Amino acid sequence: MKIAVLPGDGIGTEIVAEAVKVLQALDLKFEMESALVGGAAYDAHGHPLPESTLKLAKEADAILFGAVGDWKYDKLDRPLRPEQAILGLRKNLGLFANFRPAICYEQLVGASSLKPELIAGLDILIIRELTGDIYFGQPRGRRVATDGHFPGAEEAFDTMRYSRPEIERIAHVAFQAARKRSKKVTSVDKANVLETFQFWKDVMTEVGQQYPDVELQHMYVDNAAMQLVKAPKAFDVVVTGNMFGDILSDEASMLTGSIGMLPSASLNSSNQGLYEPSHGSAPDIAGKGIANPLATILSAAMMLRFSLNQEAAAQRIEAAVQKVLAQGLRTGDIYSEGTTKVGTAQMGDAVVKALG
Ligand SMILES: NC(=O)c1ccc[n+]([C@@H]2O[C@H](COP(=O)([O-])OP(=O)(O)OC[C@H]3O[C@@H](n4cnc5c(N)ncnc54)[C@H](O)[C@@H]3O)[C@@H](O)[C@H]2O)c1
Ligand SMILES: CC(C)[C@H](C(=O)O)[C@@H](O)C(=O)O
Ligand SMILES: [Mg+2]
Repeated sequence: MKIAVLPGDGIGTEIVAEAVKVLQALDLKFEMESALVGGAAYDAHGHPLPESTLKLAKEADAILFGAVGDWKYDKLDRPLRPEQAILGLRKNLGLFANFRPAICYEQLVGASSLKPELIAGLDILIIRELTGDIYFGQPRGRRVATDGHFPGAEEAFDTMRYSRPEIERIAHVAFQAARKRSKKVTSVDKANVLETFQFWKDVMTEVGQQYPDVELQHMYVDNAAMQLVKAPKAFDVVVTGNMFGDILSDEASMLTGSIGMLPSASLNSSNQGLYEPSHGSAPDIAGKGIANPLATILSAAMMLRFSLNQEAAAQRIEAAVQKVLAQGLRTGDIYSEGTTKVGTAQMGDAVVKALG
């Protein structure tokens, strides 16, 4: 078993170091190999996703990814920007199914900006389609408008699109996930305005007929954004497109206390997976040793479960995370009065110790 370790930029290197520490402490037999990705790879090799990094990722059984990006690269041509590395990995490996579980651990009920009763016991699963939508649709670009409100003016455009097979396969992922949970799927769309999402809704409904035991609810994305903070526990599995899933998962992260708590798994059809926290490289706190490594450590647990067939080890990590939270240890993002503030490495060390 081989794990490709791609720390990336900013806090990516700090949080991945802690997840690696935890994986090594498990004493399982897998090989880990690291490579540069994102801005770090651009600086060293002139490209955010060098051939050698892509090759390592393709050959690995699983990929542990940190985060990419920094404001200093924002002026580069788009194909050279760090974010293209993660988009390129998702596309090249066909990682279409993105699982972003938002679980509010008992000990963190007070860390959320929402009232405790709204989020206590929260456990929802956002399933985000990850290789289609406006993120990858062509054509896109800039040009001089020949029509619209301002003919002759400069304009920019992107293309939102989904094909039937793309919607069908993510629908099956969602219904099958719901079967193992409370048998309820909320499909989030914008069918009242966008043809792409009317099609999404139609195909979801069709696939749903193959799962009569699962309740399917449709919701417009604007309403979903509101309901997520009004009554988050009314959701169980949420399935949506690439862009809406990006936005709603960041929103859902605050239900758990912090974006530093939200792990993710991105799987392809052969269960090869990329595992990364849902957050970014956090340039505002990078290099300070204060980032929360738990989303990355929990992503490593998802990796053991989904790609490496090590359920017991995954549960050991999850139990260790709960234990350190119960001990009152908190990084700054989840700190509240009466708890103990720790840095990134101290949190990683505590999880290792709690593995027992
Ligand atoms: N998958 C990825 O690699 C990924 C994901 C999102 C954003 N990005 C990139 O990251 C850069 C920064 O983007 P952004 O600021 O919009 O989003 P971000 O997620 O990096 O940060 C948003 C806020 O959350 C905080 N935060 C994030 N992770 C944290 C953690 N583990 N512990 C404590 N606090 C944490 C940050 O300090 C910041 O205040 C951009 O270049 C963006 O493109 C990359
Ligand atoms: C960095 C960016 C390309 C990425 C996305 O938009 O998918 C990030 O926000 C995420 O959520 O993983
Ligand atoms: Mg995002």
